[in-house]
Amino acid sequence: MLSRAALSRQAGLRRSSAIAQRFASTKSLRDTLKEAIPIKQEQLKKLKAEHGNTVVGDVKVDNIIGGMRGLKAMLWEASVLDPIEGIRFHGLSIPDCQKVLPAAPGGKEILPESMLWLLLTGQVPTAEQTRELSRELAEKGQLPKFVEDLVDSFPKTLHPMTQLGMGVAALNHDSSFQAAYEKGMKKPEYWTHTLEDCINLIAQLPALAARIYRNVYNPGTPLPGINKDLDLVGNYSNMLGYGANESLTEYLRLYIALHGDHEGGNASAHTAHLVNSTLSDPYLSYSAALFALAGPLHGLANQEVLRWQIAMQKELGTDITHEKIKEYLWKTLKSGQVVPGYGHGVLRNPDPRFIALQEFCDSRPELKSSPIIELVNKTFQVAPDVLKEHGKTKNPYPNVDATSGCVLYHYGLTEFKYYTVIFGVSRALGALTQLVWARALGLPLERPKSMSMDALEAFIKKP
Ligand SMILES: CC(=O)SCCNC(=O)CCNC(=O)[C@H](O)C(C)(C)COP(=O)(O)OP(=O)(O)OC[C@H]1O[C@@H](n2cnc3c(N)ncnc32)[C@H](O)[C@@H]1OP(=O)(O)O
Ligand SMILES: O=C([O-])CC(=O)C(=O)O
Repeated sequence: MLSRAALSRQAGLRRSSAIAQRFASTKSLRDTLKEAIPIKQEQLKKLKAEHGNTVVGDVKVDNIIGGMRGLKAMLWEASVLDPIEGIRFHGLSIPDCQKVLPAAPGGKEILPESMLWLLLTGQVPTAEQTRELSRELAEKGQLPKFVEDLVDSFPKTLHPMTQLGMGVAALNHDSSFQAAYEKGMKKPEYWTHTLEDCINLIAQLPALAARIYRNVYNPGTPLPGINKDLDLVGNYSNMLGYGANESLTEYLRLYIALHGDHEGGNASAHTAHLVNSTLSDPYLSYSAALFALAGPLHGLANQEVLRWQIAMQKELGTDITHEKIKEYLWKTLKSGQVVPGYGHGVLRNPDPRFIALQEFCDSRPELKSSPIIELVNKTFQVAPDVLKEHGKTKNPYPNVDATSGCVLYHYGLTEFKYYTVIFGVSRALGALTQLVWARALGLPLERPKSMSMDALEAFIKKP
């Protein structure tokens, strides 16, 4: 019998060769998808025909009243979340992706375009294919004038996430899906129009998000145009005014690639999926998703983490010991608040995205010695034990939000209320990918059955 180590080595080798086989050819994104779709359609047909009645799990009353936690009830192609290991994108872990997905010329971090290609097709793109996608996105990145005017008319005091959601909804003015539907488009064509809308939206998000930043925090300053030779984040960073900061630009690439997808059940991705299942177009679907992301138990937690850590720093002064952090954590918990950035609906270990972002900090001397990053690290050393002792949360470990904002803060992007907008630029990669797959696979309107408490009790009493 093979030892555990040998079995794990074998599994590792099998995985590396599977990764190698998944290197895409020289085909375009659309041709790669055209090849992948019939294979998946066949897989779905077979699953339905051969296993349509196979039981996957029980539905307990706890599931119904507990936010459907633990219910396996959605089809989601691009990623799967393991409670211990964390996320895998088409089977690739974060370290796998960091090894195989192309980076920017001269950079090291994953280019979000290469993550998008992987999520959409299940294949690892070449550097050349990634560059082509970057160029396409840059060419399509300009906002229509009326959306610029709309965003410019918002009061500066309107939360940046509200502005983003409204801007994205307004972009549906030019939806290819909606226009084709009005002309009587047939079901097999749904995915192609969905894809065009999704690519256009991903392309336009940086200009929209940067405009919101400029209007709210630097009104009256000029906004640079889109440079066709830059990648998506290169342009975003440039438009935000941080283009000269290569470290921050690289961090944004990693951040946006890693936040792209987290399987289907998270509130933002699930919202996009639900809304799009009504054949609402991708812009409206993603706009709805952004308003789910804007909640403090979900994406907005990254804003809340910084606010909480800064308040802690202010209260505890310069000599911040583990003991003082412990007291501050108890004070937060006793006041009935959650510790932002800790806990998770599925994960039961430190989030590997948190680890990857911490490793980024460890790789740069200026970040290693940054007071805010030191504070996040020290909090990580104390918080899990405090949360275990508190005894409520099923997962006392940090999620990605526990650290994602601190690098932005260190490099001078200190406006916390903007942070979830960056998350919103990222989550489009995965949420929109699934819309393409849902339409290519002909998935139906999502409509679970709900029950009242009276109906549940009557069901329980039934002999
Ligand atoms: C990108 C992301 O969306 S990652 C998540 C970002 N959100 C946060 O960081 C906010 C803080 N964390 C939380 O509120 C939660 O852990 C969530 C929302 C992420 C997950 O919620 P759940 O799956 O319901 O967590 P769980 O089953 O562990 O909750 C059990 C109890 O522990 C509490 N709990 C969970 N996490 C925390 C926390 N970080 N601090 C204090 N209490 C917590 C819950 O509020 C709940 O209390 P209740 O029984 O009084 O209602
Ligand atoms: O998976 C979840 O429920 C929340 C999360 O971490 C994400 O959406 O990135």
